[in-house]
Amino acid sequence: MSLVVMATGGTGGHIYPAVATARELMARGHEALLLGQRGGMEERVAAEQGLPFQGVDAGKLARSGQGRPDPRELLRAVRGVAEARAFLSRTRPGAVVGFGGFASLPGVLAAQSLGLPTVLHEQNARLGLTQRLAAGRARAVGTAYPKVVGLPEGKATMVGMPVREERLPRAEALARLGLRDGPLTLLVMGGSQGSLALNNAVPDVLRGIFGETGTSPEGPVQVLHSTGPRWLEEVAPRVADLPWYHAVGYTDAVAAWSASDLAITRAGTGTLAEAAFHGVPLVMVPLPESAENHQLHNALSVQGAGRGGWLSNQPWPGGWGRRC
Ligand SMILES: CC(=O)N[C@H]1[C@@H](OP(=O)(O)OP(=O)(O)OC[C@H]2O[C@@H](n3ccc(=O)[nH]c3=O)[C@H](O)[C@@H]2O)O[C@H](CO)[C@@H](O)[C@@H]1O
Repeated sequence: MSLVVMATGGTGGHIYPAVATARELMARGHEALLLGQRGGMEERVAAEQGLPFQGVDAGKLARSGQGRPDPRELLRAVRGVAEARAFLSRTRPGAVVGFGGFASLPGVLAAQSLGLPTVLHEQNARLGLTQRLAAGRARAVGTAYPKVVGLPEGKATMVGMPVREERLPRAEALARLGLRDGPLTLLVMGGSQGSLALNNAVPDVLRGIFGETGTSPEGPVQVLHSTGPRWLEEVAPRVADLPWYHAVGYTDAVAAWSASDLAITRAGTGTLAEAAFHGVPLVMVPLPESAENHQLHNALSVQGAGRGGWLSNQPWPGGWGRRC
């Protein structure tokens, strides 16, 4: 039994695969903890999921082509590496797994500077900046996609996307979300931060299609729209007169996927993998500002995979999709 540290943070796309991996390692008799930004989303998620957490400072490095890094952010990153080094020298884990994003950098760089084994997991079809900085000294890089742009040949192993492998019976999921059993259920989810574009467009479009009563030719419809915590106050009043339209700031994703028949989403890999695990068909709207347009690459990789999709934690045979 050894301790394995998951260096992660920033957004759900980097945090939830770390949670799923930590769970799997614990089930196999190892100790696991999440290491990320103190006060970041990862600290809240670790508490919710009952996982140990170590917080450090972390700073955002500017992406290439977007100007020089902010010196205050650089300083925070450097302080984060020093804090992570102190923690890792004390605990001497067997390995540190980096899930990408600026908050994973301190843990991974500190581990590499101490000579501890590091492994990376890249969730997107393009190698992220943090991963690029650490890939050279990592023992291995696991990828979610068969092909990852920016990764040297021979360095990567496709391992799939770790997802929380939990499903609820539909009736229980609907009850947990305060939704009715019966109507066709449509999920609108713009990723862990919400999506301004979906928030702006979708409520009016769906009002136009389903009217005041939420009726389609196939029968009644209901919508669960996760707006992102910042945007709920803006979206909620616009749908307050529609009894079939439920806007929330953040939702229990396991329940939401278990309850839904169709979803309108961005194209972060977490979202795509969870939809496949739950067999929910998607209308994908990739985030155009995603670093190097990686969400378009993600979406192109899965389009046409068919309802059912792939299973997590497994290489995806023949590219994408295992129909079920
Ligand atoms: C702005 C940004 O940096 N976005 C990136 C981030 O997106 P983001 O974190 O939004 O990406 P994902 O779609 O990969 O994951 C979202 C996660 O949040 C969860 N969730 C979301 C809403 C909700 O109400 N409840 C909930 O639990 C989902 O179930 C999922 O597990 O990581 C992705 C994967 O690296 C990248 O492709 C995105 O470009």
